[in-house]
Amino acid sequence: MIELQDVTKVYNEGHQNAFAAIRGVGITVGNDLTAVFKGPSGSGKTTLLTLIGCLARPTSGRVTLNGETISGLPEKFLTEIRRKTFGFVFQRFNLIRGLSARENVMLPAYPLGLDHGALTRRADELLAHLGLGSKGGLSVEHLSGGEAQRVAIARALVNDPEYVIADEPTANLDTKLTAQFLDIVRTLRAEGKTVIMTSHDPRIWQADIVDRVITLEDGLLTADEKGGNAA
Ligand SMILES: Nc1ncnc2c1ncn2[C@@H]1O[C@H](COP(=O)(O)OP(=O)(O)OP(=O)(O)O)[C@@H](O)[C@H]1O
Repeated sequence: MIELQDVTKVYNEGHQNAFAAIRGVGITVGNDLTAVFKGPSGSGKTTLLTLIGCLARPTSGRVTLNGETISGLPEKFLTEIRRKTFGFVFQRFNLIRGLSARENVMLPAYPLGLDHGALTRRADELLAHLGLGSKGGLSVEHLSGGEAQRVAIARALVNDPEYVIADEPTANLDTKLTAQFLDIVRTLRAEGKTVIMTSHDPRIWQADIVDRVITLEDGLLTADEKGGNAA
């Protein structure tokens, strides 16, 4: 369970252009659910995801993971927690050009020092699981948008994280690929993972697999509703 207590994130703190992107937010995200943040551009959705996923520290307030306060930990410990607990799918996928799909998937696991053969097998299994069994050796710049996204998902899963965090995962995807993404989310949920994402896409908010739709406006939470068709 991840809990944010009275969390504020100020960019450029102490400078004239200081900006509070998140303002005194309190939220608890339990395990085994799919939660989506929505809201206008600039409302703070990505910032909130980075705070939840320990990619950034709050300016004030507290972040706890399974009851343990993590917001004050030194970077070394935070990196460790991040690597073991979270898998990230970034808005532009952030795949490394010039490397193969397989190598991209393996990257987050390198610091764990696993056996290279076992890691290669794990990457290939994940790619096959996502319908990319034949693409492992292909350089990522030759992949289609939907394929690149699935490589990014495989990469997020390589360390078997409890939480999968995705920023606008279906931006630029057509209806078929969006449905395919939602099928992947369904599988992740069946495997007991928690999926937290941001989305502008009503097809996501209305998906039956989405349990919670949380609205942000100007850095504040303004609604927290049941997702899916119940919304
Ligand atoms: N590194 C930064 N430095 C300064 N301001 C930032 C930084 N990152 C984000 N911001 C500002 O914080 C606000 C919230 O940004 P954020 O990316 O969290 O919004 P968002 O809701 O995810 O937007 P979008 O839907 O367009 O992706 C925006 O006004 C943005 O310009």
